[in-house]
Amino acid sequence: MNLDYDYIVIGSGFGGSVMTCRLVEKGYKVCLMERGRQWKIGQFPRRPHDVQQRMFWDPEDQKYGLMELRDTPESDVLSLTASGLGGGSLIYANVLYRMPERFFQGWPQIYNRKSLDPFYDRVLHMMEAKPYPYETQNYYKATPKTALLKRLAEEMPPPPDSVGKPSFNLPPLAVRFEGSFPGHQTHNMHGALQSKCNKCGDCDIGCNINAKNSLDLNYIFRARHLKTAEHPADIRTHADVVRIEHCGDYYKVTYVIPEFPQQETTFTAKNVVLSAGSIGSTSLLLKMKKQGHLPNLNIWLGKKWSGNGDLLGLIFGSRENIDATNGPVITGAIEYNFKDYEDGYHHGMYLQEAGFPVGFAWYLSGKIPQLPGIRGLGTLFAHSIKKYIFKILNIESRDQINVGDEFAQAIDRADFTKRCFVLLGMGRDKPDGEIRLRSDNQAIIKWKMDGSKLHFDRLRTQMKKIAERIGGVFVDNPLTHLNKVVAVHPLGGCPMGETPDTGFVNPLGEVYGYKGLYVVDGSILPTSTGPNPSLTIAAVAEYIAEQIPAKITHKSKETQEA
Ligand SMILES: Cc1cc2nc3c(=O)[nH]c(=O)nc-3n(C[C@H](O)[C@H](O)[C@H](O)COP(=O)(O)OP(=O)(O)OC[C@H]3O[C@@H](n4cnc5c(N)ncnc54)[C@H](O)[C@@H]3O)c2cc1C
Repeated sequence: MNLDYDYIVIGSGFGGSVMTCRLVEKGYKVCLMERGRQWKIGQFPRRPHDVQQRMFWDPEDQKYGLMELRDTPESDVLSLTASGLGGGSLIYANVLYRMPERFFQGWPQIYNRKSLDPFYDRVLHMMEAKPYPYETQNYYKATPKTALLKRLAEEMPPPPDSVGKPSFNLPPLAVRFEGSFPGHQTHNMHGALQSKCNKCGDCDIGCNINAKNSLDLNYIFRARHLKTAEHPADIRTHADVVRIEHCGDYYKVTYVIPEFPQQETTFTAKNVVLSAGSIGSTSLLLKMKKQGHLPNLNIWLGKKWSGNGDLLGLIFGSRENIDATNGPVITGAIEYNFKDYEDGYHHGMYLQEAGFPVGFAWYLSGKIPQLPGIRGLGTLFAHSIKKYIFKILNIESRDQINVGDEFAQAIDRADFTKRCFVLLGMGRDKPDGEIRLRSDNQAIIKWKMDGSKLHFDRLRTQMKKIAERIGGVFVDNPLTHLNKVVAVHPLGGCPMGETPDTGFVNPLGEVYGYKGLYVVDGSILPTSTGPNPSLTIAAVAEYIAEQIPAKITHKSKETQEA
């Protein structure tokens, strides 16, 4: 039978992009199906009406934007994930962090720091990631939040149960810092046009100047434009996969265009790589099992879910000038090593300073006006009335003509955002959550704080101490006290295991019981990573792709013969 493709890859995040690129290089005919759209330079929504219409992904309400915020009463997790060509790389904070050796506890034997290091290097090279040039370029030196985090790491005493002194570091960021002035455009090593980062803080809402080295500008760009490839990747955006059917020795994959969910398109392939992210891949497979298309998926499906210990902490009213809108969203990290959980599960945690877009600061200033701003507006208004009265009474006034200062007074001084320190905490929580399907096929996540309480207590304690140190008020996410976490790093659901008794996919991502069906994304990670997970997801994908033999194509045969 003539099949349409050798491989169909579903989803274009860290797993899917790497797999697409490497499979194309190996000579395979690959189709990448991504439910979201491609976002080109300048297309990310910024104006209020545009944000309302195009920022969020919620097809039931005719929204096809780049951020999917999922929450249901039954779920213990509110998740934020991406939609669009490049997946999470479109809205993530660019931090590419290696997993420390000891956190590979519970992983299949082939994975450890030594075996993954060459693949970490490969991803960092492809994504041209470099530490924030805070120490080397004057333009970036002026980033108060980075300076503050560094100072805190140096000055604060270590927590009582920490092992060694916490260390500050500048992790590799997938951001373009090359060029001679902010916004300077140059081509990256793959040929895509990018700009030098201008510190606007918009990383998490899509970078409108292509300063983020998102996957569409490296791995996907290469898969599309590789001149030596027999088949460049066939990239289909607006392709929301709704069905995967097993037909003996091949698979049928069906997608719909989200705007027209009744119109289905089906393609066939020998192999399928599911890379729709922890929640996306797991929920699609749960549906396929329920609908009988893939009936033999094993009992590990949905299991070992973790949110990578995410905790967002806010510190208001600090005496420091933090200026969180200045710089890429994250630039630095404090790494803490702690005594392990009582059962021997390794613990470690990370605190990173976070920024937010300038537009959001204006929004917050307007929503939470402060006294000086209100007074300034009142003065401006009173002056205008006075001038109008003088005018109609024809009285000569001695008021000044230049009202720039009065106007500036009317702008809220916005200490609220200038002195607000956003801390992102993460680390080793326990992978004891589970993704399930509600009766209407919506994914929900069941998760309990109990097992990971030690981690969250340590994070919260450290955030409070930082708040005290900088004279601010710490505001916790109140939902965590109701056993609800906000996860931007969902992991697990299709965990790797050495055998079908211990995992859902084998160590190379192949689903137990279904030859040729792979899952390669954050869902196969069997534990939390500790630091930000994207680099590990991509490195595991590189490792898996490396084990797939190259296809003997006409071109490669000719080359061999020649
Ligand atoms: C605000 C924010 C900041 C973050 N910052 C960092 C950071 O600094 N460093 C870090 O390491 N991680 C960060 N993350 C997490 C990171 O984005 C994820 O861990 C990573 O993207 C997961 O990769 P993945 O390949 O598993 O899936 P994803 O990147 O989520 O990709 C899945 C893709 O599949 C598509 N898809 C889903 N369902 C279907 C379907 N049915 N059909 C077709 N396509 C489908 C989605 O649209 C998406 O494009 C951040 C996340 C957020 C939200």
